[in-house]
Amino acid sequence: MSRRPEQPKVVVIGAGSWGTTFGKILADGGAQVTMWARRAELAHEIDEAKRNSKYLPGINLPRSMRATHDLERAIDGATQIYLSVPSQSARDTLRDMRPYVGDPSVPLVSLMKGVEKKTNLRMSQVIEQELACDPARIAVASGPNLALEIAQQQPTAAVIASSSQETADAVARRARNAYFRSFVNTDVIGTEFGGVLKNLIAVAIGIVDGVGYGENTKASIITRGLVEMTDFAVAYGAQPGTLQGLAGLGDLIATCQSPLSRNNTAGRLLGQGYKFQEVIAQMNQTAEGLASVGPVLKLAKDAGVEMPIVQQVKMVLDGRMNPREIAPHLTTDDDTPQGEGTQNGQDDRGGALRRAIERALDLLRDGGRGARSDRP
Ligand SMILES: NC(=O)C1=CN([C@@H]2O[C@H](COP(=O)(O)OP(=O)(O)OC[C@H]3O[C@@H](n4cnc5c(N)ncnc54)[C@H](OP(=O)(O)O)[C@@H]3O)[C@@H](O)[C@H]2O)C=CC1
Ligand SMILES: O=C(CO)COP(=O)(O)O
Repeated sequence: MSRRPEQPKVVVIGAGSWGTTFGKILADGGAQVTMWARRAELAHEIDEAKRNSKYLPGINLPRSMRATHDLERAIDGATQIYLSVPSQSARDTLRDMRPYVGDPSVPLVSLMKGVEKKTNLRMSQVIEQELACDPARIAVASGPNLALEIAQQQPTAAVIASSSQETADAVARRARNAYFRSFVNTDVIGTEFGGVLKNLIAVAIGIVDGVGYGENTKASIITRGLVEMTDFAVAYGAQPGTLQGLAGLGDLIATCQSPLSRNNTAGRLLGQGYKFQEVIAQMNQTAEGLASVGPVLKLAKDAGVEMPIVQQVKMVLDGRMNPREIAPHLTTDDDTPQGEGTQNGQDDRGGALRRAIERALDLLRDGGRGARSDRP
């Protein structure tokens, strides 16, 4: 009898709802998957019972899936490394991984959708910094990917972005199966910011739901939210089209519509009148938007981008605004009628594009100091 050829080993660092689901995607696509969990008992449950009862109740994991809480063993021999821990703990995890990720041919893939609070950096930038690796080795995955639905094998698409087409293609070929299809692009900034920013709009939609407003308010906030997302991301170098794709509009729809979304859930609690600390206490999974809102507003201010919806989310989180006042605009806005389009040159104002050009010229005049590029 002929033996099946050895399958390539891949590792997923982080065994929460998304890490475990992504491990299942990869295993169902034919890879030999090892999960790394920080708690030995979770690693043991996945390895032995093929279950992750805290994060994916009711889901049977593939029999081939292995798990360990020994980082060196997990990474040893892996041909691709996926990272799925909360963004605020990514740097520490990467530091622990550093001794084991030397092989430059192994792609490093971020599955995370947050910005680091203390540096305002995107996750691919944190990876590049901590592992001192070639950015061409880094990819990010994003899209409308609510973990539980995918773990139930409901058909879904995602996008894999890397500055290297070759890396994006290699990851997309691996991260696919009958129910999960990966598209590719080379716009890392747009893909990553899409995932970060839609979380903030989903918190706003949760607030609207919690307050009890209806579909007009939600549709207005989603639509204007997409404009804010596009203006922000383009000001930082994204392609506008990326924000119309899976990592932008696609994920915005999924996250704003679904009660499975933790960001949406956190917003709903805020809308119902719970204070920030009470919301944190009630969440037993990661809602990245709560940590990203500060860095995003700081970056928006630096780039001269207006984000009235994100600003209101921050005011509600800080207890400075009654959730009932949430709207697609700031009530303190002046009355000058505003064009509906994005500011990135697709309408007559060209605001963000103009500001980006002005900033680039300023930086050139400044000898490049403080230049904001894709690299940290
Ligand atoms: N869930 C989803 O639907 C999706 C999530 N994402 C993104 O994936 C990333 C991970 O989220 P998700 O899996 O959902 O989160 P979960 O809250 O479900 O799981 C978090 C995981 O990270 C571990 N963890 C928590 N704190 C630390 C730490 N300080 N150091 C190391 N590990 C830690 C947890 O371990 P322990 O159990 O021991 O606490 C757990 O395994 C986020 O950036 C999220 O935005 C992206 C797409 C979809
Ligand atoms: O990113 C997600 C879906 O694409 C998951 O959203 P939440 O983190 O809000 O659950």
